[in-house]
Amino acid sequence: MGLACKLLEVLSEAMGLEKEALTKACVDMDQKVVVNFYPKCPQPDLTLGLKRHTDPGTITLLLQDQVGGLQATRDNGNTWITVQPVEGAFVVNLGDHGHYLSNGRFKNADHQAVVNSDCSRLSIATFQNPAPDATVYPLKIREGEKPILEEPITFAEMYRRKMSKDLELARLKKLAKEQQQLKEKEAENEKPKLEAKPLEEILA
Ligand SMILES: O=C(O)CCC(=O)C(=O)O
Ligand SMILES: [Fe+2]
Repeated sequence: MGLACKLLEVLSEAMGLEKEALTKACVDMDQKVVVNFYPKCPQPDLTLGLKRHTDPGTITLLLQDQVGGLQATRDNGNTWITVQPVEGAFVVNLGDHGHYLSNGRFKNADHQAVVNSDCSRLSIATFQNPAPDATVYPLKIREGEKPILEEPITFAEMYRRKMSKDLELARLKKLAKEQQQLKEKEAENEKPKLEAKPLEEILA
């Protein structure tokens, strides 16, 4: 928590604000610790350890072991960059709340975790979250910029919108997959059947 607050001070100053600006905007900072265990997988290409997402909170500190599996993307999932483990180092990810408060200047990290067939993997994430009723809105909008949020909302509302968007995306993905499968089935049924010709006809 101490390290996260220190980092938020540095980010506040980088935005030209007073040191405490980001922590103050959290009203009452909450910390959640999650331990992720990824068992080794015989067919790692068929699955993910953790699907693509951004963390909802302000800032995340992640400690990973030496196995590696965390990946980030800068091009909407077209290519993935593996975050190589560095012994004793934390990975610092900005979350959605940090993204909005900085008006998108500090990007929320778009990431996922892959598994591998040789070793299991462990990571420990600490999420720094604002209070549910903390206001989510850019703390500073620079000249020429537009606010990336239409109106101030609470963190609870921001989280609710994120979850319903995720559910809608999952529903559309499932629908697209079902339609694709249906098309493939129809194409399979329309294939002309090869009829066996009598031998005399072939030889004639
Ligand atoms: O295990 C990892 O490297 C990523 C964990 C993560 O993204 C999360 O817990 O939100
Ligand atoms: Fe994450």
